[in-house]
Amino acid sequence: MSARPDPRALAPYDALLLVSFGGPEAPEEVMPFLRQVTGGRGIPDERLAEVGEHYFLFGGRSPINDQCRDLLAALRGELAGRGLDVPVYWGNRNTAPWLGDTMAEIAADGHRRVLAVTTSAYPSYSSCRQYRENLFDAWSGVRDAGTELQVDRVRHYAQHPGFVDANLAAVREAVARVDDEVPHLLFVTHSIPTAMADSAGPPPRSSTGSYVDWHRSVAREIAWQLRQESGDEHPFELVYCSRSGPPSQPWLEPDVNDRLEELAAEGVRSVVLAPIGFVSDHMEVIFDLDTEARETADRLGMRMERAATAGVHPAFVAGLVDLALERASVARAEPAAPSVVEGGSPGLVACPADCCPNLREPGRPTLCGAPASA
Ligand SMILES: CC1=C(CCC(=O)O)c2cc3nc(cc4[nH]c(cc5[nH]c(cc1n2)c(C)c5CCC(=O)O)c(CCC(=O)O)c4C)C(CCC(=O)O)=C3C
Ligand SMILES: [Fe+2]
Repeated sequence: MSARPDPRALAPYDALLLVSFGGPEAPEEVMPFLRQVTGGRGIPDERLAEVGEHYFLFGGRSPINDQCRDLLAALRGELAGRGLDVPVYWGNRNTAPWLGDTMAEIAADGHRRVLAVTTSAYPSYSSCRQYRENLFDAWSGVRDAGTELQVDRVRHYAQHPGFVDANLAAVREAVARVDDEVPHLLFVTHSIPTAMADSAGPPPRSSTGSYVDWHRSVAREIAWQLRQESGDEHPFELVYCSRSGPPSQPWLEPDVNDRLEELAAEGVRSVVLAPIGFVSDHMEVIFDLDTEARETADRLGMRMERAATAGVHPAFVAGLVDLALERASVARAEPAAPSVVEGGSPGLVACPADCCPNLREPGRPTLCGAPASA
């Protein structure tokens, strides 16, 4: 790190754009949000009503937008601390501030090259391409109004040391709260349909696809580093939460609650839940884990600690700025060695056409793709 920061180290980018999922902030926003998220995707009404109840339990307010506000403030602080003078904007896919409005604001403020960072760290249709489709829609709205922006995106960062270190610190703290034994580690992520998992990431794909592979890598790395530090060998595995869709459609398993039942039957008495699939405390974390899985663990008489999400952990925030600097080097065609955990995958700065396909609407245009190759 140089002593005198170069304020233009993020060139050619003149704006950063935090892209997130969005969530309701009041009871009357819950159902419109759910309809927006599931528009035309055949999620049964009972499931929508059920998920609505999760939000109403928390006064109709999802934590996700507040988490984004905190992350924005932390990113601005980190950038300023490094002497990097670049504005940071924020747009959501499913609620205000809408991505299309933010894109228009960026253009109106005179910016032309934008670097997007999503609050989603892994490859898959839901966690990657769908954001790129929404970026395209937002971008094309601005283009139709007369401004051509160029938008790039920071690569998937789950295997970046910043994200891994933040999660490692959280697991370490949760393990320390279980003072009497070596707890079983359950790394948790959002379940997705197996068809989506199988086609996640760029071809050629492993039999499990990039979504599962990446989560396993992160879980393995955290468990390994923990063992290096403490000598304790925690049993660990990947489990899933927040399944939706019709029961006939296979989704990734096991569900965290089902696995807790099995572990209790095997005599496991304490578990740490590490939500590595979520960048911050989303509804999936505060309901599916802190409420539902907590009830399951209590009923089974198991000790359960939930590790914190990356949130605004300094390692994570610094890592996102490092990733932006790295992407800027790539954009300037300068050599940039991608920072990644040992033996890990750095992921792609631009996804090929057949990466994380949209199985429902294959032709839908995206932004931040790689030019078609021979
Ligand atoms: C992989 C993945 C992530 C992680 C990557 C990322 O972060 O983007 C994620 C994040 C999120 N998912 C969220 C909320 C919802 N997801 C739903 C539905 C679905 N998610 C899916 C996948 C994912 N989702 C899928 C395959 C569906 C089925 C329908 C479809 O194919 O679209 C539904 C509909 C109801 C239901 O079916 O549960 C809701 C309300 C929120 C907001 C939480 C908050 O408010 O705090 C966040 C951050
Ligand atoms: Fe979701």
